[in-house]
Amino acid sequence: MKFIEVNEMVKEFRTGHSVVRALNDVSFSIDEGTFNVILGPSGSGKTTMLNMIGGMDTLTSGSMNIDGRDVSNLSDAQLTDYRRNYVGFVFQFYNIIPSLNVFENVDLVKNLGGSDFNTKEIIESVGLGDRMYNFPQDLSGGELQRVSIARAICKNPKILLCDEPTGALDTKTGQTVLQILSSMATKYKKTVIVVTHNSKIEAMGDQVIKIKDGNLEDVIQNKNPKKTTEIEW
Ligand SMILES: Nc1ncnc2c1ncn2[C@@H]1O[C@H](COP(=O)(O)OP(=O)(O)OP(=O)(O)O)[C@@H](O)[C@H]1O
Repeated sequence: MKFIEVNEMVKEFRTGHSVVRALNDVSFSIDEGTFNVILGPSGSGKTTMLNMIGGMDTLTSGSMNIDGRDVSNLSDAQLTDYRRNYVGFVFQFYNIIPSLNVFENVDLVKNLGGSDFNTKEIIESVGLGDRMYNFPQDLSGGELQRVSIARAICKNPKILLCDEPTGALDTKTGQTVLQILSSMATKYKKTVIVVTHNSKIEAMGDQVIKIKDGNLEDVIQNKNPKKTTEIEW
């Protein structure tokens, strides 16, 4: 059994009399501890898919198994538990608390999640050892995104979901952030899923899931995923 199994996932949004089918019979699976890229143009259904895997929204039909458990029909309370125990989120905008320094921002989430990770070690692992006690206002966009990765990892989730994590960053800073995200799969055995419309990132994925107009277009396995430094940006 695969770590994540999505079977014939359908998601429809109803607004008034109209129905938008954002995902149409999508099926794929994901191995634990791998770096996955969900690739597709704007409006193709990437965020909808990420929200489903992250337990932030529910399927219209189909099923989803995660770590051997059917999570497609959970109650609100069970979904909250699932999100708390399984999922870390990294968004395009960082949602860092401005009145807390880097250490405090990460440590707060670590304590809420009750993990026994070492906060300092995690901050060092994203390359911010020398910014530990700086406040968000003193940090660049790339550094803030690294704080948000440290914060997501600190609660020790099994799955790290990243929605356009480099969308607000310049190319070089984006590369650093992507390399750190990919190291989270190799170093901490997290299952990392990055949603993007940037096809350059495709080469980095152990697996690439391509969607278009809500349909699964292709699933590609990369035997030799590239490092950011090996990709021409
Ligand atoms: N809450 C909602 N109500 C109605 N329609 C929605 C809702 N959320 C998403 N959609 C529609 O579902 C489709 C897929 O949206 P989604 O945000 O998943 O795409 P995306 O690939 O992430 O796009 P982008 O890259 O622009 O963020 C779009 O047509 C969108 O308008």
